[in-house]
Amino acid sequence: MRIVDIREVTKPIASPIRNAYIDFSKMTASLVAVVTDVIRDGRPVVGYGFNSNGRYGQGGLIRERFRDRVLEAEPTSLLSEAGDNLCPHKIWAAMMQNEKPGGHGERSVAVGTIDMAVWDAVAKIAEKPLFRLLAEREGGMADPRVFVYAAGGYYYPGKDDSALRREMRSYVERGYTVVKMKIGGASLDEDQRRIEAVLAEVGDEAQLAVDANGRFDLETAIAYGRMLSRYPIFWYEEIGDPLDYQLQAAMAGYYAPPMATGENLFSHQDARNLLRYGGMRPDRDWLQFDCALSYGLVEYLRTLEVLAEAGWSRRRCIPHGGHQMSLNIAAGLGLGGNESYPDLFQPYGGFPDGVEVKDGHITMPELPGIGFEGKGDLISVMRELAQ
Ligand SMILES: O=C([O-])CC(=O)C(=O)O
Ligand SMILES: [Mg+2]
Repeated sequence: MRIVDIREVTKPIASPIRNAYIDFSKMTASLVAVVTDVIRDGRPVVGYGFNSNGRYGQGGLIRERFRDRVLEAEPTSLLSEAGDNLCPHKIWAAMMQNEKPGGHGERSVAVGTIDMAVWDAVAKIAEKPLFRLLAEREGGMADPRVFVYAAGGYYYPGKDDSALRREMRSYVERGYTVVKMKIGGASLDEDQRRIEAVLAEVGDEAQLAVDANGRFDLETAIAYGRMLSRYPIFWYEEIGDPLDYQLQAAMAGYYAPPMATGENLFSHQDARNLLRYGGMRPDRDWLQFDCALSYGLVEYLRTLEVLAEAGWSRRRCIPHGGHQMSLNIAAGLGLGGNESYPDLFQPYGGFPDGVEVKDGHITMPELPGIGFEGKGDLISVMRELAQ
Protein backbone atom coordinates (compact mmCIF):
# COMPACT_ATOMS: atom_id res chain seq x y z
CA MET A 1 0.00 0.00 0.00
CA ARG A 2 1.43 3.38 -0.96
CA ILE A 3 0.78 6.93 -2.11
CA VAL A 4 1.64 6.97 -5.81
CA ASP A 5 1.07 10.65 -6.53
CA ILE A 6 0.08 13.98 -4.98
CA ARG A 7 -1.45 16.43 -7.45
CA GLU A 8 -2.28 20.10 -6.91
CA VAL A 9 -4.13 22.66 -8.95
CA THR A 10 -4.76 26.25 -7.90
CA LYS A 11 -8.36 27.28 -8.61
CA PRO A 12 -9.98 30.71 -8.51
CA ILE A 13 -12.63 31.29 -5.83
CA ALA A 14 -12.90 34.96 -6.69
CA SER A 15 -15.97 37.05 -5.88
CA PRO A 16 -16.73 40.77 -5.53
CA ILE A 17 -17.19 40.55 -1.75
CA ARG A 18 -15.13 42.42 0.82
CA ASN A 19 -14.62 42.14 4.57
CA ALA A 20 -12.99 44.74 6.82
CA TYR A 21 -9.52 43.63 5.73
CA ILE A 22 -9.47 42.08 2.26
CA ASP A 23 -11.49 41.74 -0.89
CA PHE A 24 -11.86 38.38 -2.60
CA SER A 25 -11.36 39.58 -6.17
CA LYS A 26 -8.22 37.46 -6.63
CA MET A 27 -8.87 34.73 -4.07
CA THR A 28 -7.68 31.22 -4.95
CA ALA A 29 -7.65 27.77 -3.34
CA SER A 30 -5.42 24.75 -3.76
CA LEU A 31 -7.18 21.55 -4.65
CA VAL A 32 -5.12 18.45 -3.87
CA ALA A 33 -5.49 14.77 -4.76
CA VAL A 34 -3.59 12.06 -2.89
CA VAL A 35 -3.59 9.06 -5.22
CA THR A 36 -3.05 5.63 -3.67
CA ASP A 37 -2.60 2.15 -5.12
CA VAL A 38 -5.40 0.77 -2.92
CA ILE A 39 -8.38 -0.49 -4.92
CA ARG A 40 -11.93 -0.04 -3.63
CA ASP A 41 -14.97 -0.67 -5.84
CA GLY A 42 -12.65 -1.40 -8.74
CA ARG A 43 -10.91 2.00 -8.62
CA PRO A 44 -7.80 3.37 -6.92
CA VAL A 45 -8.63 5.25 -3.72
CA VAL A 46 -8.00 8.99 -4.14
CA GLY A 47 -8.23 11.36 -1.18
CA TYR A 48 -9.08 15.00 -1.85
CA GLY A 49 -8.43 18.19 0.06
CA PHE A 50 -8.49 21.96 -0.38
CA ASN A 51 -7.71 25.01 1.67
CA SER A 52 -10.47 27.19 2.96
CA ASN A 53 -10.98 30.78 1.90
CA GLY A 54 -8.98 33.67 3.24
CA ARG A 55 -5.52 32.27 2.47
CA TYR A 56 -4.49 31.80 -1.13
CA GLY A 57 -3.68 28.53 -2.89
CA GLN A 58 -0.33 27.01 -1.96
CA GLY A 59 0.76 25.26 -5.16
CA GLY A 60 4.31 26.58 -4.89
CA LEU A 61 4.97 25.21 -1.41
CA ILE A 62 3.16 21.95 -2.14
CA ARG A 63 5.15 21.28 -5.29
CA GLU A 64 8.51 22.55 -4.02
CA ARG A 65 8.60 20.87 -0.60
CA PHE A 66 5.69 18.94 0.84
CA ARG A 67 4.65 16.69 -2.04
CA ASP A 68 8.13 15.32 -2.64
CA ARG A 69 8.82 14.60 1.01
CA VAL A 70 5.83 12.26 1.08
CA LEU A 71 6.56 10.65 -2.29
CA GLU A 72 10.26 10.16 -1.45
CA ALA A 73 9.58 8.52 1.93
CA GLU A 74 9.90 4.74 2.20
CA PRO A 75 6.25 3.71 1.60
CA THR A 76 6.09 1.32 4.58
CA SER A 77 7.27 4.14 6.87
CA LEU A 78 3.95 5.93 6.18
CA LEU A 79 1.69 3.03 7.21
CA SER A 80 -0.27 2.38 10.40
CA GLU A 81 1.16 -0.10 12.94
CA ALA A 82 -1.10 -2.83 11.58
CA GLY A 83 0.02 -2.00 8.05
CA ASP A 84 -3.60 -1.94 6.86
CA ASN A 85 -3.89 1.80 6.21
CA LEU A 86 -1.92 5.00 5.74
CA CYS A 87 -0.94 6.77 8.96
CA PRO A 88 -1.77 10.51 8.83
CA HIS A 89 0.59 11.20 11.78
CA LYS A 90 3.57 9.59 10.01
CA ILE A 91 2.75 11.35 6.75
CA TRP A 92 2.55 14.62 8.66
CA ALA A 93 5.98 14.00 10.21
CA ALA A 94 7.40 13.23 6.76
CA MET A 95 6.03 16.51 5.40
CA MET A 96 7.43 18.52 8.30
CA GLN A 97 10.98 17.15 8.29
CA ASN A 98 13.60 19.92 8.09
CA GLU A 99 11.04 22.60 8.99
CA LYS A 100 12.00 24.86 11.91
CA PRO A 101 9.40 25.58 14.61
CA GLY A 102 7.51 28.87 14.80
CA GLY A 103 6.57 31.29 12.04
CA HIS A 104 3.35 29.55 11.14
CA GLY A 105 2.68 31.28 7.85
CA GLU A 106 1.46 29.84 4.62
CA ARG A 107 3.18 26.46 4.99
CA SER A 108 0.48 25.51 7.51
CA VAL A 109 -2.04 25.93 4.67
CA ALA A 110 -0.03 23.71 2.30
CA VAL A 111 0.29 20.97 4.93
CA GLY A 112 -3.35 21.34 6.04
CA THR A 113 -4.58 20.87 2.48
CA ILE A 114 -2.57 17.67 1.93
CA ASP A 115 -3.54 16.42 5.40
CA MET A 116 -7.24 16.78 4.49
CA ALA A 117 -6.70 14.61 1.41
CA VAL A 118 -4.78 12.04 3.48
CA TRP A 119 -7.63 11.68 5.99
CA ASP A 120 -10.12 11.38 3.13
CA ALA A 121 -8.03 8.52 1.70
CA VAL A 122 -7.62 6.86 5.11
CA ALA A 123 -11.37 6.83 5.77
CA LYS A 124 -12.08 5.59 2.24
CA ILE A 125 -9.56 2.76 2.67
CA ALA A 126 -11.33 1.90 5.95
CA GLU A 127 -14.66 2.19 4.05
CA LYS A 128 -16.16 4.47 6.69
CA PRO A 129 -17.31 8.05 7.00
CA LEU A 130 -14.42 10.04 8.46
CA PHE A 131 -16.52 11.16 11.43
CA ARG A 132 -17.17 7.52 12.42
CA LEU A 133 -13.49 6.62 12.04
CA LEU A 134 -12.49 9.58 14.24
CA ALA A 135 -15.00 8.71 16.95
CA GLU A 136 -13.78 5.09 16.99
CA ARG A 137 -10.12 6.09 17.18
CA GLU A 138 -10.77 8.53 20.01
CA GLY A 139 -13.02 6.10 21.85
CA GLY A 140 -15.97 8.50 21.73
CA MET A 141 -19.47 8.52 20.30
CA ALA A 142 -20.14 10.05 16.91
CA ASP A 143 -23.04 12.47 16.73
CA PRO A 144 -24.08 12.95 13.09
CA ARG A 145 -26.21 15.98 13.98
CA VAL A 146 -24.06 19.12 13.77
CA PHE A 147 -24.88 22.77 14.49
CA VAL A 148 -24.13 25.03 11.53
CA TYR A 149 -24.48 28.77 11.10
CA ALA A 150 -24.74 30.87 7.96
CA ALA A 151 -21.82 33.23 7.29
CA GLY A 152 -22.19 36.07 4.81
CA GLY A 153 -23.23 39.67 5.19
CA TYR A 154 -20.22 40.89 3.24
CA TYR A 155 -19.72 44.33 1.80
CA TYR A 156 -19.88 44.59 -1.94
CA PRO A 157 -20.53 47.31 -4.51
CA GLY A 158 -24.13 48.42 -4.67
CA LYS A 159 -25.28 46.33 -1.71
CA ASP A 160 -27.74 48.32 0.35
CA ASP A 161 -29.57 47.37 3.55
CA SER A 162 -32.44 45.80 1.66
CA ALA A 163 -30.06 43.44 -0.18
CA LEU A 164 -28.45 42.58 3.16
CA ARG A 165 -31.86 41.90 4.66
CA ARG A 166 -32.85 39.69 1.73
CA GLU A 167 -29.63 37.71 2.10
CA MET A 168 -30.23 37.12 5.82
CA ARG A 169 -33.90 36.28 5.24
CA SER A 170 -32.85 33.60 2.74
CA TYR A 171 -30.58 31.98 5.36
CA VAL A 172 -33.44 31.88 7.85
CA GLU A 173 -35.66 30.36 5.19
CA ARG A 174 -33.04 27.68 4.57
CA GLY A 175 -33.21 26.61 8.22
CA TYR A 176 -30.36 28.50 9.88
CA THR A 177 -30.83 29.84 13.39
CA VAL A 178 -27.60 31.88 13.56
CA VAL A 179 -26.44 34.23 10.80
CA LYS A 180 -23.22 36.23 10.58
CA MET A 181 -22.35 39.54 8.97
CA LYS A 182 -19.22 41.61 8.47
CA ILE A 183 -18.47 44.77 10.40
CA GLY A 184 -15.50 47.14 10.46
CA GLY A 185 -15.50 47.81 6.71
CA ALA A 186 -17.65 50.95 7.11
CA SER A 187 -18.09 53.64 9.75
CA LEU A 188 -19.48 52.64 13.14
CA ASP A 189 -22.71 54.50 12.39
CA GLU A 190 -23.16 52.71 9.09
CA ASP A 191 -22.41 49.32 10.64
CA GLN A 192 -24.89 50.05 13.42
CA ARG A 193 -27.54 50.82 10.81
CA ARG A 194 -26.72 47.55 8.97
CA ILE A 195 -26.91 45.59 12.23
CA GLU A 196 -30.28 47.12 13.11
CA ALA A 197 -31.57 46.31 9.64
CA VAL A 198 -30.57 42.65 10.00
CA LEU A 199 -31.96 42.36 13.53
CA ALA A 200 -35.26 43.85 12.33
CA GLU A 201 -35.32 41.31 9.50
CA VAL A 202 -34.51 38.13 11.44
CA GLY A 203 -36.40 39.10 14.60
CA ASP A 204 -36.52 36.16 16.97
CA GLU A 205 -36.11 33.61 14.16
CA ALA A 206 -32.31 33.80 14.29
CA GLN A 207 -29.43 35.27 16.24
CA LEU A 208 -26.78 37.54 14.73
CA ALA A 209 -22.99 37.20 15.00
CA VAL A 210 -20.64 39.93 13.75
CA ASP A 211 -17.09 39.62 12.39
CA ALA A 212 -14.53 42.46 12.31
CA ASN A 213 -11.82 40.34 10.63
CA GLY A 214 -9.08 41.63 12.90
CA ARG A 215 -9.48 45.24 11.83
CA PHE A 216 -9.81 47.18 15.10
CA ASP A 217 -7.32 48.83 17.41
CA LEU A 218 -8.29 48.81 21.08
CA GLU A 219 -10.06 52.15 20.99
CA THR A 220 -12.24 51.19 18.01
CA ALA A 221 -12.81 47.72 19.46
CA ILE A 222 -14.18 49.28 22.65
CA ALA A 223 -16.35 51.78 20.76
CA TYR A 224 -17.88 48.95 18.72
CA GLY A 225 -18.20 46.85 21.89
CA ARG A 226 -20.27 49.61 23.53
CA MET A 227 -22.51 49.85 20.48
CA LEU A 228 -22.89 46.07 20.17
CA SER A 229 -23.75 45.70 23.86
CA ARG A 230 -27.13 47.27 23.12
CA TYR A 231 -28.13 44.31 20.94
CA PRO A 232 -28.38 40.55 21.54
CA ILE A 233 -25.23 39.65 19.55
CA PHE A 234 -24.39 35.93 19.30
CA TRP A 235 -20.65 36.66 19.15
CA TYR A 236 -18.21 39.53 18.40
CA GLU A 237 -15.55 37.94 16.18
CA GLU A 238 -11.88 38.61 15.45
CA ILE A 239 -11.91 42.03 16.99
CA GLY A 240 -8.23 42.94 16.72
CA ASP A 241 -5.09 41.56 15.14
CA PRO A 242 -5.15 37.75 15.53
CA LEU A 243 -1.78 37.76 17.34
CA ASP A 244 -2.59 40.69 19.65
CA TYR A 245 -3.47 38.64 22.72
CA GLN A 246 -3.23 41.69 24.96
CA LEU A 247 -5.96 43.48 23.02
CA GLN A 248 -8.16 40.38 23.17
CA ALA A 249 -7.54 40.07 26.93
CA ALA A 250 -8.30 43.75 27.50
CA MET A 251 -11.65 43.41 25.72
CA ALA A 252 -12.89 41.07 28.45
CA GLY A 253 -12.94 44.15 30.69
CA TYR A 254 -15.17 46.05 28.27
CA TYR A 255 -17.35 43.44 26.64
CA ALA A 256 -19.11 40.81 28.73
CA PRO A 257 -21.08 38.94 26.01
CA PRO A 258 -19.46 36.17 23.91
CA MET A 259 -16.47 36.83 21.69
CA ALA A 260 -14.91 34.52 19.10
CA THR A 261 -11.52 34.25 17.42
CA GLY A 262 -8.83 31.87 16.18
CA GLU A 263 -9.30 31.48 12.41
CA ASN A 264 -5.92 33.12 11.78
CA LEU A 265 -3.98 31.09 14.34
CA PHE A 266 -2.28 28.23 12.56
CA SER A 267 -0.68 25.98 15.14
CA HIS A 268 -1.33 24.43 18.54
CA GLN A 269 1.39 26.70 19.93
CA ASP A 270 -0.49 29.81 18.76
CA ALA A 271 -3.76 28.37 20.09
CA ARG A 272 -2.05 27.77 23.43
CA ASN A 273 -0.84 31.37 23.49
CA LEU A 274 -4.37 32.60 22.85
CA LEU A 275 -5.66 30.54 25.78
CA ARG A 276 -2.76 31.55 28.01
CA TYR A 277 -2.67 35.27 27.26
CA GLY A 278 -5.86 36.21 25.39
CA GLY A 279 -8.23 36.30 28.36
CA MET A 280 -10.74 34.12 26.49
CA ARG A 281 -13.53 32.87 28.76
CA PRO A 282 -14.27 29.11 28.61
CA ASP A 283 -17.85 29.62 29.81
CA ARG A 284 -18.94 31.80 26.87
CA ASP A 285 -16.31 32.50 24.19
CA TRP A 286 -15.79 30.55 20.95
CA LEU A 287 -12.66 29.17 19.26
CA GLN A 288 -12.52 29.07 15.46
CA PHE A 289 -9.23 27.33 14.55
CA ASP A 290 -9.59 25.89 11.05
CA CYS A 291 -7.62 22.69 10.38
CA ALA A 292 -7.46 23.36 6.64
CA LEU A 293 -5.39 26.49 7.28
CA SER A 294 -3.43 25.21 10.26
CA TYR A 295 -1.49 22.04 9.43
CA GLY A 296 -4.55 19.81 9.22
CA LEU A 297 -6.27 17.43 11.59
CA VAL A 298 -3.03 15.89 12.89
CA GLU A 299 -2.21 19.33 14.30
CA TYR A 300 -5.83 20.05 15.28
CA LEU A 301 -5.72 16.97 17.53
CA ARG A 302 -2.79 18.62 19.34
CA THR A 303 -4.82 21.83 19.57
CA LEU A 304 -7.65 19.87 21.19
CA GLU A 305 -5.13 18.55 23.75
CA VAL A 306 -4.03 22.12 24.45
CA LEU A 307 -7.67 23.04 25.01
CA ALA A 308 -8.20 20.21 27.45
CA GLU A 309 -5.05 21.16 29.39
CA ALA A 310 -6.36 24.73 29.63
CA GLY A 311 -9.74 23.54 30.91
CA TRP A 312 -11.70 24.22 27.74
CA SER A 313 -14.49 22.05 26.37
CA ARG A 314 -14.38 21.05 22.69
CA ARG A 315 -17.95 22.28 22.52
CA ARG A 316 -16.56 25.82 22.47
CA CYS A 317 -14.98 25.11 19.05
CA ILE A 318 -16.88 26.16 15.94
CA PRO A 319 -14.25 26.14 13.18
CA HIS A 320 -13.91 28.70 10.43
CA GLY A 321 -14.03 27.63 6.80
CA GLY A 322 -17.36 26.01 5.98
CA HIS A 323 -15.89 22.75 4.67
CA GLN A 324 -16.91 19.14 5.12
CA MET A 325 -13.62 18.26 6.85
CA SER A 326 -14.57 20.31 9.90
CA LEU A 327 -18.11 18.90 9.75
CA ASN A 328 -16.57 15.44 10.16
CA ILE A 329 -14.39 16.62 13.03
CA ALA A 330 -17.40 18.23 14.70
CA ALA A 331 -19.53 15.06 14.32
CA GLY A 332 -16.72 12.66 15.24
CA LEU A 333 -14.95 14.52 18.01
CA GLY A 334 -17.75 16.50 19.63
CA LEU A 335 -17.11 20.09 18.59
CA GLY A 336 -19.78 22.75 19.02
CA GLY A 337 -20.56 23.00 15.29
CA ASN A 338 -19.21 24.40 12.07
CA GLU A 339 -19.36 27.49 9.88
CA SER A 340 -21.18 27.41 6.56
CA TYR A 341 -21.30 29.88 3.65
CA PRO A 342 -24.59 29.06 1.95
CA ASP A 343 -23.90 31.17 -1.15
CA LEU A 344 -20.13 31.63 -1.26
CA PHE A 345 -16.92 29.82 -2.21
CA GLN A 346 -18.67 27.16 -4.25
CA PRO A 347 -18.21 24.36 -5.11
CA TYR A 348 -15.83 23.87 -2.15
CA GLY A 349 -18.09 24.81 0.74
CA GLY A 350 -21.36 23.38 1.86
CA PHE A 351 -22.85 19.95 2.35
CA PRO A 352 -23.42 16.80 0.31
CA ASP A 353 -26.40 17.10 -2.04
CA GLY A 354 -29.73 16.60 -0.33
CA VAL A 355 -28.47 17.56 3.15
CA GLU A 356 -30.76 20.22 4.55
CA VAL A 357 -30.44 22.55 7.49
CA LYS A 358 -33.20 22.06 10.05
CA ASP A 359 -33.34 24.06 13.27
CA GLY A 360 -29.76 25.18 12.63
CA HIS A 361 -28.41 21.63 12.34
CA ILE A 362 -27.49 19.20 9.57
CA THR A 363 -27.28 15.43 9.77
CA MET A 364 -24.17 13.85 8.26
CA PRO A 365 -24.87 11.28 5.54
CA GLU A 366 -23.09 7.93 5.78
CA LEU A 367 -20.60 8.44 2.93
CA PRO A 368 -17.09 6.92 2.96
CA GLY A 369 -14.28 9.41 3.54
CA ILE A 370 -15.02 13.09 4.07
CA GLY A 371 -18.11 12.82 1.87
CA PHE A 372 -17.03 14.80 -1.19
CA GLU A 373 -18.48 12.12 -3.48
CA GLY A 374 -21.92 13.20 -2.25
CA LYS A 375 -21.53 16.72 -3.61
CA GLY A 376 -21.91 16.60 -7.39
CA ASP A 377 -20.39 19.95 -8.36
CA LEU A 378 -17.40 19.43 -6.07
CA ILE A 379 -16.54 15.85 -6.95
CA SER A 380 -16.63 16.60 -10.67
CA VAL A 381 -13.92 19.27 -10.18
CA MET A 382 -11.95 16.88 -7.99
CA ARG A 383 -12.14 14.06 -10.51
CA GLU A 384 -10.74 16.36 -13.20
CA LEU A 385 -7.58 16.45 -11.07
CA ALA A 386 -7.43 12.69 -10.45
CA GLN A 387 -9.87 9.87 -10.96
O1 LIG B 1 -14.20 36.92 5.33
C1 LIG B 1 -13.44 36.04 5.68
O2 LIG B 1 -12.19 36.14 5.58
C2 LIG B 1 -14.00 34.79 6.28
C3 LIG B 1 -14.19 34.91 7.74
O3 LIG B 1 -13.64 35.73 8.43
C4 LIG B 1 -15.14 34.02 8.40
O4 LIG B 1 -15.77 33.23 7.72
O5 LIG B 1 -15.25 34.10 9.61
MG1 LIG C 1 -14.03 35.41 10.57
